[in-house]
Formats: sequence, C-alpha cells, structure tokens
Amino acid sequence: MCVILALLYHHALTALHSTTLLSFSLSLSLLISDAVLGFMWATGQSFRYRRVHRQVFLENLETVIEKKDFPAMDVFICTADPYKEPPMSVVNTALSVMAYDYPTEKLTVYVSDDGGSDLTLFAFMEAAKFGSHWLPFCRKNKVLERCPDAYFRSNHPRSSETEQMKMLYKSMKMRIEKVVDIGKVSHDYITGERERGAFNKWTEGFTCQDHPTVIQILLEIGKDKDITGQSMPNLIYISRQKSRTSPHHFKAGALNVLLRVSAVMTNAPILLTLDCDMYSNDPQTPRHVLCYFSDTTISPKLGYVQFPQRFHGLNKNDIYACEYKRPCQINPIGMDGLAGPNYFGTGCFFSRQVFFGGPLSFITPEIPELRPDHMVNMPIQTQSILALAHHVADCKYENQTYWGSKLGFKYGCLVEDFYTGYRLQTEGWKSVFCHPDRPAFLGEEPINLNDVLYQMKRWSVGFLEVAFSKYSPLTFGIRALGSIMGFCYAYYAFWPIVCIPITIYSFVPQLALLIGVSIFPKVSDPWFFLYAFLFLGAYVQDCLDFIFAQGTFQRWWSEQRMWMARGLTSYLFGSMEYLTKCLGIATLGFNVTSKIVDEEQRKRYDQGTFEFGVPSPIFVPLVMAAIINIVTLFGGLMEVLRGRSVDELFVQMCLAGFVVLNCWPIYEAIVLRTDKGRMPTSITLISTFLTWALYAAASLVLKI
Ligand SMILES: O=c1ccn([C@@H]2O[C@H](COP(=O)(O)OP(=O)(O)O[C@H]3O[C@H](CO)[C@@H](O)[C@H](O)[C@H]3O)[C@@H](O)[C@H]2O)c(=O)[nH]1
Ligand SMILES: [Mn+2]
Repeated sequence: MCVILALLYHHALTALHSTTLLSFSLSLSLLISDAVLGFMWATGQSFRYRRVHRQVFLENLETVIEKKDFPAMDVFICTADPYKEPPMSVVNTALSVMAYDYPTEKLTVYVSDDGGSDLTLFAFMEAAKFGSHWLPFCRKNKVLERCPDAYFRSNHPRSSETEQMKMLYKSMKMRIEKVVDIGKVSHDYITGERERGAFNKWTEGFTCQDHPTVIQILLEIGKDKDITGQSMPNLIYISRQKSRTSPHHFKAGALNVLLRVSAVMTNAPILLTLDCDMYSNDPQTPRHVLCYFSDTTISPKLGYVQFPQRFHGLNKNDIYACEYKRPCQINPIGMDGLAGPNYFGTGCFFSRQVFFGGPLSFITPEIPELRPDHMVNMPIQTQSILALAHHVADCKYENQTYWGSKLGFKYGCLVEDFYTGYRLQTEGWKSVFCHPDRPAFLGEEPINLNDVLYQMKRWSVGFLEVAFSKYSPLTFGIRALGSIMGFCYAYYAFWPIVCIPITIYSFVPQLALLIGVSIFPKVSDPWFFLYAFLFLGAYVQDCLDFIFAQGTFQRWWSEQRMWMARGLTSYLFGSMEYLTKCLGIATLGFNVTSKIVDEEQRKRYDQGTFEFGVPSPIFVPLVMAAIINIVTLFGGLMEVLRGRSVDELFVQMCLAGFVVLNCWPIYEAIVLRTDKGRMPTSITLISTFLTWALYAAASLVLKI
C-alpha cells in the first residue's frame, strides 16, 4: 500500500512539475493507470481476510435427516439455441442429474428451451426413453459418471451389459443428431399419439421470437417407471411464450418462468440451476448440499450453496485461461468467510425462499400458488395445474408485478447471475461455497479465441451495469454488506476498467520511446526500485497464489497473458459498448456462447495453438499492440546501438520486451502459420495501418 501510494505521489508530482503539455499528459495517463491498478489491488485484498475451507461428513447425513424426509428438489436446465447448444449435450446434462443418488420420487427436472425448438423437445422425448434404462443401470453398477457421454468416453468396465447400454445410447444419439441435421422432426421419428400431439404446436408462424408456451410432461413420478419398475423422476419440457413486443430478459427471464411453473407443479423447497453444458460429475452432490441446509447453525439465513465452475476438455496449458481459477476457485474461499460466495449462474442450489424477499422480510407473490409454502396436492397433469402453469409462463404475466425487481432472478444486467447473487446477499441472505475434491459439475468452455473474447465482453458489459447502477457495490453494497464484502463485489463490478491501464501501458510508453522520449525513471534513479518492486511483487504473488491453488506455472503464464489480451479486447470493447448503451445508441443482447466443436479446431486447440481464423474486429487492438511493441523493442535497440544510454530507456524496453514475449502466438499467427486458424490478412493490414496512423499522430503532437 505504501509503495503504491508513493508511486501515485511520484506521478502526481511529475505531472504538477511538467513544463510541456506532452509531459503533463504522459504523467497524467500513468497516474490514472496506476490509480486503477491500485484500486484493483486494494479491492482484491478483500479476498484474503477470512478464507474458509469447508468439509462435509456425508456419512452423518442420515443421522440428521432420514432418507424419507429428504426435501424435494427441482432442477432447472436452460438452453437457448439448438444450433449453438447441441440438444445431445443438453440431454446428457439432464440425464446426469436425473440419475442423482437421490430418491427419484423427490426429483423434478425442468428444461427451459428459449430456442423454442421442436428439435430439443424431440431430443428430450428420446432421453426420457433412454433414461428408463440408464437410471437403473447407474444404480445397479454404482456408476460415478452419470452423464452417459462422459461415461462412455471414460475408461468404463466392459461387459455385455455395458455394451448393450452403449448400443442404446448410440442409437439415441444417432436419431437426435439426424433430426438436428435435417432441421425438422419428420413423421417417421415420432412413435406415439401423445408425442405427435406435442409437435402440433409448431405450426406456421412459430418462430423462436414469437410463439405460444409449450409445456410437455415427458416423465411423471409414479406414472412412468424405469425398466426395473422403480419410479422415474419428473421430466418437464418448457418453452415459455415469446413475443417480439415483450422483453424476455434472456436467461433471468427464463429462470423466473421456471420458478413460477415449478411452483405451480412441484414447488420443491430446494432448486438447482444449471447451464445446459454443465453435467453432474458426482451423484452424491445433492447430499452434500443437504448437509448445509440441515445445519441449524447456518441454515436460517442460508440462501444458496454454490459449487465452483469446473471445466472438462481444457488443453494442458489452458491457453485461453478459461479455467477462471481465481473467480471460480480462489476468491470464493475468501468470500465464504464473510457473507459467502457470489452466484455463478450454474451449479448452485438455492432455497426457494430466497426469491421472495429477505430472510426476515417476506414478499408475497401475486397469486398464492406461487408462495414457497404452498402445498401442491394434485398430480401435475391435472387440467387446472397445466392451465395455471401456462398462465404464469405467459410473456405478459410479469407486467405490473415485482418479478425481476423484488421477486426471483433480477433483471437489467447481462450477468444476471452475479447481479442476482449480489442483490440476494444485500437482502441479508448468506451463501456457502462447496468445493469437494471430485468436481460436482463439469462444463465446457469455448475453444476459439474469438468466442472466448466475446464471452468476456458480455460479462464486462454486465459488470459495468452493476458498477454504475444505483446498487453500485461501492455505495449501496458497502452500506448493505460492510466494507470488505462490498469491496469483493466492487472488485468484480469494476473489473473491466483495467482496460484503461492495460491499453495505456501497451501503447503510450512505446510511442514515447519511438519518438525518443524517456518516461520512466532511469535505472540509477532510486524511483526505479519502486517500479521493480511493484512489478516483481505483483507478478510473483500472483503466480504463487495460482500455484498454491493446484495450478501449474504454464497455466499461470497463460492466465497472465490472457489478462493482458482481454484488457485490450473484451474489457475495452465491453466498456465501449456499455458507454454507447448509456448514450442510448445501442441496445444490449445476450449472445449465447457456441458449444459446437469443429474437429479441426479441436485438434489445433488440443495442440495448444491459438485460433484466430475469423476476421473479427476484436482482434485489432491486440494485433496493434503486438506490432507496436515489437517495433519499439527493435527501435530501442537501435537507439542504444547508436549510443544512447540503456539507463534511460531500460524500463520502456523491458515493458515492450515483456509484451512481445506475451504476444508470441500472435506473431506466429501472422507470419508463420498457414492453417485455417491463422490471423486473417485483413486484420493484419487494418492493424498495421492503424498502428502507423497512431504513430504518425503521436509524432505530430510532439512537433507541436
Ligand atoms: O436468452 C437466453 C440466453 C442464455 N440462456 C442460457 O444461459 C446459459 C448460459 O449461457 P452461455 O452462452 O453458456 O453463457 P456463459 O458465458 O458460458 O455463461 C456464464 O455467464 C452467464 C452470464 O452472462 C451465466 O448465466 C452463466 O451461468 C455462466 O456460466 C445457457 O445454458 C443458455 O442456454 C437462456 O436460457 N436464455
Ligand atoms: Mn457456458
């Protein structure tokens, strides 16, 4: 803290004593940059005060609550587009939770299809049939991997029974993929009358933005049995009504419809929200959660139990730093000692109560059937229940209600998860971070750079929406949660503004060097040690934190590289998009991340090669930085060869050298590679031109 303050003081002093406009603006830009970095450092400290590691003792659970008293659970799975989120993968996710080691008659799986696609519905009809074989198979063989795809990919025991299962799985997969390929469910794929009826809703004029509600009960507790005669869990397909004239609030809107429909149909006190690609990797997970919900020392205020997002299929060095170790695994431990971790949007078990006001201030929903204490005592297929379910899924239902503001998941932010969790905590709810050794859920991350950067751009916009809303963590948050917890949320909400220092440090000292100005202290100057200390201190600490959390050095290197890259791309574009939104020029949308995998891309990804390929504008600032830094490095070397002292340019050259080291894959993609993932020539040309223009402008300013 002292060193950071000293540095800021140094910048302020140089700015005040500067004699020209140029040196004043240079010092000012450094002052702003370091102030932002200092702010991030300071708020980041809040994750270090009270770290808590929790452990459950599953063997004691049934001494506290008997199995017959286990609460019912409703699972929500969201999907939004059959072409970006293959129905086969959604089906796998659903099957993995349907097969939970939990009384099946207490389990309901709701699938929300925002894509309004008959392909997804078809896939789930197939899944319902396959499930009646899969569930008893898992129980009997005590299978750990209950996601069929993961199971058959893994090293499973071979027997005639598993082979038979595999055949069944493959034939289901083939049918689903065929239907998705053709793009429509043709008649020969539909077997029963009931099924045909379901597809009748897809009439002329049914589009994903404009269609009536579809609710289809695919499996019903008590009625549908698996092949051994045991009850199947409920499996319910929902595609809420959509209309071009009503806002649908993206995922938060979908979840609120699920909240209401499930209240009408099953009203389980515990809910699990899952993204369509996050399959369960451990059938014991609901029992872990019960350990917390039945712990009377924490339970009255316990709002949710969050599991970390963990991913499968990352390459060895995780080149795009998609493991998100810090936000998903390290920081929540720090928040757990305070009010508890933030909500990640997936892998989170809620108490239904939290969606109806604070722990001490219940807010009554419009109709009594939605109350969390309402008892459902009719079968879900009852006419009146179905009618009410359709009613609450209507796109106009929420008009003039508290949904999205005081009830349910909160609207108005592209990271509805972060915002909702934050608001729940400010209402007084606590949360718990549950991080067992065996990952409870495994998800997917994009494997090409463009998708990775745009995903982070969406988050950046969302974070800024929270940062500058009336619920800003720095004002409202600190008041409601206390300063340390408020800082934790501020750290995330203001995260995208690191684009300011990153952009400045990638261009300004370099341009200065190219026009011959030295802006950092000489090596012989005592202020130099300040720089050396801060740089080494920050990087070494960062690296150690990462490695102590079971990380590797290479993955840390990727992470710090992507931090830099995101600063120039996602955060920068996100901040600009947020600004244009504030000015009323643009409207924001939730672009679903594609989960489709191109085989060639997958191969390159597995080899650890960066994937550019598409001429995307988001690459431009990144390539510009790569170009200017390498030019600066050579320019600096020339200067030194011509006799200028290294002393003066040392810091600037080190900085350029460090960026060049990080940008190595970009130079490769521009110059050396010939595969489809190389840098598109148009991006290289545009970036070169813009870099040159920047340099020309900078030299012009200097002449004035
Ligand atoms: O209009 C929409 C848009 C998205 N989704 C679903 O939301 C989930 C997350 O979407 P994805 O494109 O995978 O976003 P990610 O960036 O990978 O997701 C992270 O960030 C989101 C917020 O931006 C959170 O909602 C997620 O839980 C979190 O994993 C998916 O299951 C989608 O099907 C909907 O249901 N309706
Ligand atoms: Mn996702």
